[in-house]
Amino acid sequence: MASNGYRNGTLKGTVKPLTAATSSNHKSSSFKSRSAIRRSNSASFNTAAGDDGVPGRVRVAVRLRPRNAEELVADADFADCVELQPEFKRLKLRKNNWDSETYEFDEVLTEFASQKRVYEVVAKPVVESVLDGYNGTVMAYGQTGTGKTFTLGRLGEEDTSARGIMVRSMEEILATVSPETDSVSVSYLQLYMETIQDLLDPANDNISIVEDPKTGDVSVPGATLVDIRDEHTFLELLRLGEAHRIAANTKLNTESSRSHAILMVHVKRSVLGADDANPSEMDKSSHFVKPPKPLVRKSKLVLVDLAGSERVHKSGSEGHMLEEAKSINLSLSALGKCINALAENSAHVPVRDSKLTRLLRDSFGGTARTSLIVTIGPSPRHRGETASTILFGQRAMKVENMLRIKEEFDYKSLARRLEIQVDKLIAENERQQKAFDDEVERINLEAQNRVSEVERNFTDALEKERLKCQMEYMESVKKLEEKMIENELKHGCDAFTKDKCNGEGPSSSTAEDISELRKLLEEEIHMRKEAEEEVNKLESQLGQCTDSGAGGGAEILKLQKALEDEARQKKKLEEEMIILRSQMLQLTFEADQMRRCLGRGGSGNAYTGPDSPMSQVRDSLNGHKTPVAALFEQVGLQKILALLESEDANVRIHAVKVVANLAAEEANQEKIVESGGLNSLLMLLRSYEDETVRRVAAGAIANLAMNEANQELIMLQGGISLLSITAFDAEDPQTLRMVAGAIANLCGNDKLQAKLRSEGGIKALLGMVRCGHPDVLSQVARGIANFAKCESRASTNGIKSGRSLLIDDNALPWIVQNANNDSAPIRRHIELALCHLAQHEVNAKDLINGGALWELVRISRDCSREDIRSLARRTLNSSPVFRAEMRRLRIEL
Ligand SMILES: Nc1ncnc2c1ncn2[C@@H]1O[C@H](COP(=O)(O)OP(=O)(O)OP(=O)(O)O)[C@@H](O)[C@H]1O
Repeated sequence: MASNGYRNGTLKGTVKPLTAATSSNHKSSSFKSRSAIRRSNSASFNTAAGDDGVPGRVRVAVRLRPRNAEELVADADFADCVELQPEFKRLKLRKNNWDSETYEFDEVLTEFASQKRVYEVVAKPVVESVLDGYNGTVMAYGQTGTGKTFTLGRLGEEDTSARGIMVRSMEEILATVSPETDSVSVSYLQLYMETIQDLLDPANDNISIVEDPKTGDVSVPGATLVDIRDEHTFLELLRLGEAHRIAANTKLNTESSRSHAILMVHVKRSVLGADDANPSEMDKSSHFVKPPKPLVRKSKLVLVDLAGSERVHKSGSEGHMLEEAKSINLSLSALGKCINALAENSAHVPVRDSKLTRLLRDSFGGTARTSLIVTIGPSPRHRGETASTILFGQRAMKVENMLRIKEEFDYKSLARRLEIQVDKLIAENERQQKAFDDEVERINLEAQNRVSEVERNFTDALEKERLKCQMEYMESVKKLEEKMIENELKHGCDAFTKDKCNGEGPSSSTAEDISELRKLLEEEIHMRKEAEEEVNKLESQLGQCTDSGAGGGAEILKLQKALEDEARQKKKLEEEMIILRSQMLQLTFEADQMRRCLGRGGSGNAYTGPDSPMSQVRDSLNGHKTPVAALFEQVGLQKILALLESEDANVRIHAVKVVANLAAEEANQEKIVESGGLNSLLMLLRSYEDETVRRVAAGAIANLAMNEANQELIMLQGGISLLSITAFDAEDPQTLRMVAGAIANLCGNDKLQAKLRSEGGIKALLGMVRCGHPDVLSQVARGIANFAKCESRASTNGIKSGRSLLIDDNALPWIVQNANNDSAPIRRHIELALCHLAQHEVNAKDLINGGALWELVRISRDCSREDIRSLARRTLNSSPVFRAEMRRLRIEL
């Protein structure tokens, strides 16, 4: 019932016509537009913005209630006052038995129409409209008891098929809306005696109607508004409202049908508007993704269960009932008047005549889709009321609304979306920042690594360069030294050869040389002193000249030159002195060698002995240090050892001899090993270049091997392997003697037994007997005796078990064979070895099988040394195996 004022009003939100999509919903509607019904007349009641609305006539359905129990009896003989032709959507109202009037409706629902069908043809199109954003009204009008509440308000608790329009509408709304973005809320009111009362809060019984002057929107802000999220809550509310309605009526002493019940369902749905058609360049280039325009559609479904209409006409009530009747009459007649006015396209629609018409102004002639169901009874007794109802419906059918969708900009939703987008952008920004930081860190690290690498390379290059320079420097120093020693040797050899050629004894020749050299040296020292005095004199002269300033620059220069010449000469003299000293020492050394060779008396040491000529030399030098010791001191051990690796073979030979001499003295042995001399000697042995070198080197190693501390070092540096190789390779008996002597010394070390044997020491020792030279055999026998002694000690101490390694390495045959050797030293060593072997029962059987028992018996009887004799006897007597065998052989000691 849009008044002119309302029709000219401006809607708050965007007003949209019914879209194709939304209108498609209505195609399913059984309400069909009828050409007979005028539309143009309603146009003047629509808003000024009516051009963009969609015409929507009020749809009217008529529903016939079946006869009730009373009517079945009372009207049993009478026909119904109406005859329905649902297929033609027609209703015939009988005037009498012969005459009737025919009315067309949008839908004609017989007494057999189900609640479901009624909902679908009457309410469903309106509900769908509401869900699309339009306002909608479903109103039931009719005489009391004709089924308005049955049609609208049945809860269908026991039988769901009985559910009325209210419950079914809510079911559909809840099934369609999205709980995340949409909302549904209801208020439930009753209009009684022109008073609006809240059925959800009956104390709130004077609710006012508020009309927005701009949009014409009608609202009841004072009513309780309850959010509905499920059907159960809604049913509870309906029950509560119904209870309150009854209570209210009871309280007011009225009947339920005498009030209008109004259920308002508010639906708010979020929709996304289309993006801007032409985004700006900034928008295009920006990372900011413009969110779709958020819109909200607010719509309202109004379900109205009117009070019974017949009371108005038949009321003859008095007092309160009269007042009540008047009120109902007033409101219903106001509604009727408005509908008439709208139907007749009247200039004035009396909307303000009652609260009912004010509440329903949007439903008739407004923007809502409205569906009216008029309920009628079949009884001919109420034909008048039925006719009146039918005429009300007929007039309502002429009312045309202009449907408008109401969209508002959804600021809340926009804010929410923007917040989400901002969060996303912040997260993205943080991710990018982290990636950037990581990249920077990676590049930094890479750069640091590169810098470190460059620094390392640079340091390495520097170090290499430094080492190279050092090497070159040392190389040149070494070359100079070698050259010097070479010169010395040459000088010495010449002198020595000369002596030999003259047929004079080496001692006298050397002594002469020595005295001659000493003379030369004294002369040189004298000359050097003179030169030094001269230099000092010149220096003081120069100082005087400089101090006095006399003589001028030329004199100074002259003096400086003279000074330089003197310095040069001095240096030259010093060099000559060194050379001479070396020559003298060398000659002394050679002489020493000669004497020892001549005077050697079979000592185990190659270069020393009890009658060592060292003492003679020492004597000849009148209390001076030995020449070797002097050489050691004057030249330095390092320099001498360095000569072992000289490129010049002669130098090497000479150097190895010197080192061998040095190694003969116990005091030097440790120093030689510490300074790497052992290693150099082993290198020489390994290089297999010259028999003399090997012999002398082996001799030096043999000397070093006398020292227990050195023995382990020799083993550690692979000495036994090298000695073994030499033992197999060498032919020279003297070389073999040295090698055998070295191994024999190592055999005497308790700690090295296993290693020596595993590295082939015993086999190498036994291999050397091929030579047959008594010196070599003696060293072999010594080695075997040493080894047997250590083994015996280890067995006694429980460190070793099992038979002798000598037996394992097949030494027994040679031992037995040489046990009675003609050479006393050999015999003595072997006798001792046999006694040591026999001391351990584990060797007894092997000794018996190898024929050693006979030798042991012989030793016990014939050995020249008493201690060995008694040792052999003791051993044989203490061994059960030997005793048994002797008994068997009938040998008696
Ligand atoms: N279509 C129908 N089929 C079967 N029974 C019906 C139908 N319509 C109404 N009735 C029954 O008729 C009786 C009256 O119905 P109802 O109360 O809905 O009428 P009403 O129009 O609301 O009356 P009032 O105006 O007094 O409230 C109820 O018992 C109801 O069950």
